[in-house]
Amino acid sequence: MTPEQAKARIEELSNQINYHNHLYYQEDRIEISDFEFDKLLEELINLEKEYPEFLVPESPSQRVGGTITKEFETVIHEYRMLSLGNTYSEEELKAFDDRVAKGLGHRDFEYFCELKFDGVAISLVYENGKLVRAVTRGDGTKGDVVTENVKTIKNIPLHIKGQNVPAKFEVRGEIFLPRKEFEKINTEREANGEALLANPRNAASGTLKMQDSAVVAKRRLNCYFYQLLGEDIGVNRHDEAIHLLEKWGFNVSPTYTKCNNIDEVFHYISSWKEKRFEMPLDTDGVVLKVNDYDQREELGFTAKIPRWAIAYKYQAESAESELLSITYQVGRTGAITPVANLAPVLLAGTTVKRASLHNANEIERLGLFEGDTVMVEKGGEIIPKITGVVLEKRKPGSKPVVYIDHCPECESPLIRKEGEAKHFCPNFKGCPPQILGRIEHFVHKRAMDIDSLGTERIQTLIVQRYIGNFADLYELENKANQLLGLEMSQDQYQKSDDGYLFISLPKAFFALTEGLSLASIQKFCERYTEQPLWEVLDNFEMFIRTNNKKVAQNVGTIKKLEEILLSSHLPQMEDYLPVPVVMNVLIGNWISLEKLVEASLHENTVHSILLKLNLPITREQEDRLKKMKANTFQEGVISNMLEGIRASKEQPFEKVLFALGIRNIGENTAQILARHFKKIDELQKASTEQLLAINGIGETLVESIHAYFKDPENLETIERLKTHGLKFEVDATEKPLESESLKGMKILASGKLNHFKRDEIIDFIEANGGQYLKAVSKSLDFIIEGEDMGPSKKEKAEKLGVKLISEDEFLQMVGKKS
Ligand SMILES: NC(=O)c1ccc[n+]([C@@H]2O[C@H](COP(=O)([O-])OP(=O)(O)OC[C@H]3O[C@@H](n4cnc5c(N)ncnc54)[C@H](O)[C@@H]3O)[C@@H](O)[C@H]2O)c1
Ligand SMILES: [Zn+2]
Repeated sequence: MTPEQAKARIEELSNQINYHNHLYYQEDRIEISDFEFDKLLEELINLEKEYPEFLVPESPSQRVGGTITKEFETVIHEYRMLSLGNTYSEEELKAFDDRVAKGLGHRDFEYFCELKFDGVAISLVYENGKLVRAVTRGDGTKGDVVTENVKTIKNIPLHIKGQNVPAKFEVRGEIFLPRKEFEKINTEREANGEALLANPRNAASGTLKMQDSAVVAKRRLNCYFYQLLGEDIGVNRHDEAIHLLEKWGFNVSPTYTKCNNIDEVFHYISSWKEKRFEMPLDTDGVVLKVNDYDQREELGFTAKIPRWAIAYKYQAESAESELLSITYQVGRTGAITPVANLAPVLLAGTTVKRASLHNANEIERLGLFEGDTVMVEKGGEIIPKITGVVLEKRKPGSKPVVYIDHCPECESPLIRKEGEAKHFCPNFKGCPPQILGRIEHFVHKRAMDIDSLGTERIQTLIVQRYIGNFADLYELENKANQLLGLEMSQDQYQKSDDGYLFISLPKAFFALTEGLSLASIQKFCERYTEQPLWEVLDNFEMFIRTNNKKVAQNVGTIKKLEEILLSSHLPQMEDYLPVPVVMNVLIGNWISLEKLVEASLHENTVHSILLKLNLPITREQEDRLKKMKANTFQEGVISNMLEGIRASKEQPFEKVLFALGIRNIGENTAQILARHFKKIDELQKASTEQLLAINGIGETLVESIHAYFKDPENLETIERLKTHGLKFEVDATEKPLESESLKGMKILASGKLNHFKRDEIIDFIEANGGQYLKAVSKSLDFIIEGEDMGPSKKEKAEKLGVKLISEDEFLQMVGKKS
């Protein structure tokens, strides 16, 4: 490489790294894996070493990757927040160990090893035992003040009690979103039609930067602490500091250990390689730190990293597997997600059978052919992904994967909007998973709160055509008698291509006999799967005889079954029997086989055939037919369900508005709109200008609101819901405004107030028509300046030209003081 080439490559690498840093830290997105990113950085560092004349101070190799954001107050860190050197190789770890030994001139040192938690770094400053400030890493020198958001994290101590707590100290740790919470949020986002969060780290980072602490509180962030800093903390070693943190009530992950040499470190690394997947959060490696503080001082820092610590990162594990097929899942918003079904392989501690393929572009990018051998990798993501195709192993004559063009659930032609990666099923109203999604959203705890309606029950009601829209729920009451005995699953049934209804052998045999358990019959049938039916029937007679229970009666019934089967001329299906034949054996004296066959062509369960025919059968016959059915809706379940549906009519307007599932209207927006317009009719009439004038309402939302009310079917649903007594107006009993003296004003209070506690001032401002903002910004009308308002906030307010008024002036303004 010539110096010119090196210079050009350094520039190119710097640009790329800056771009990915920006995505990662500012936008909480990634386009390449951490491994790929670290490779770019490593290449840059090596080139700069070789050509030091091209090393510039702005190089990303010299700087911590993050920056500060505009929306928050910023402060300068007392101790800089640095990055860590990292490596993926054992040789480099040994080289690090040698450098430490060389730097110290001896090998008399120990390492403290911790897992590397994949979250967001945070610094907490305590004064006189009180948490006074929480700051992000930012650019390493200065960071964003996110105290209010951090205070919502339950296990962060706000006060430290005990003896010998230093007057001032700083604690650092990693804020993370537990994997379970992450999955929960994404499930909800999917149901609401919102974009999914990429991984828990990005989600945690995005959450921390939210303006509304109330939303942050709902996200259940958590934090692990790993560093204590300060002038007089009275410890000389990291392990002592960690024990102090534990004693003071900080959440320290109990995964650390002390190592006497690098071999022990390797042992620690390998012992966590698989075990780490059992942790509640993502981890991506191990951090080893020289334990002794004096030794740390001797070793010092480079521009960006300490010389006394390093991170060893686990490389995402990968394995080969075979692509068996692709399943196309239809999401609750109609989005299609292709999922690869793989031959099972062991990867990162679990057996992997499926991998996400995201969308059609991804399949194209990979160039997938049917039956390909693929590389599967499990990194920070929850679902493994396919990283490439092993071309040498491609089967001769295999064909490229062709993306589907029809919805696998409802057969509608799929659409793909300009600029969107995903295909969608546009059959919003008739596609079963989309109906299910909307009804699940409607009954959700935070919407209509009908918890007696779980997914399985809703699904049953949809499939058996009792509901197709949430307004139908309120008409179930009239159909209560049909619901009794409704079958919850249809797994035991099969339809032949020409529409005949079949039932599985065990269920049929169970209903046809007496004194034999379903479990023993199932065992028998397992032995005879895929045998010719006549052979199975012969053997079943033997089975009855060996069991010696009601032999004459049971054998008689099976003989009768054989007779009717022979004369019926119905098609056959392996391991199944025609439902009308079995029913005919059980209740033949009431109805002809022809009528039963006819009814079964249009129905999907025994329950619905019985409803349709309305036969005068005896109690005993009913009991025998029940043995054919799957689990059924019982009296208790039905009354419970109907009670929940009835009670939901009391939900306030804002919940109803949220439950309607208007695109982009989340819980908070529904609340804002309900409080603003008071009635659905007013919301419906609202013009674009009126809507945009409301804080928090943007153009996308206006579009969805207008589109929603333009659809006559939606209007009809609302009308039906109104007839059933749901609330489409704010209750008169709901708290009315105390006054309108602050109408339209945006206000912030800072520092300590005398007349209000923190939350009281917010309620007070809102009760008088104003709006409380959580951060200093240009859009504020004024700031109420309390005692000890932070100097940096004040400075920012002055810079932006926001007026400051005293608490007394404020009280006068609202007429509470003359
Ligand atoms: N994929 C991308 O596009 C992309 C872009 C930028 C950065 N990244 C990745 O993000 C990382 C960013 O590097 P970085 O400078 O933030 O360094 P880093 O995240 O690799 O290491 C430093 C950080 O580790 C954290 N940490 C976790 N557990 C710790 C423990 N037990 N002790 C001490 N610190 C602990 C701290 O927050 C600290 O700030 C890189 O590893 C890179 O792979 C990826
Ligand atoms: Zn569909």
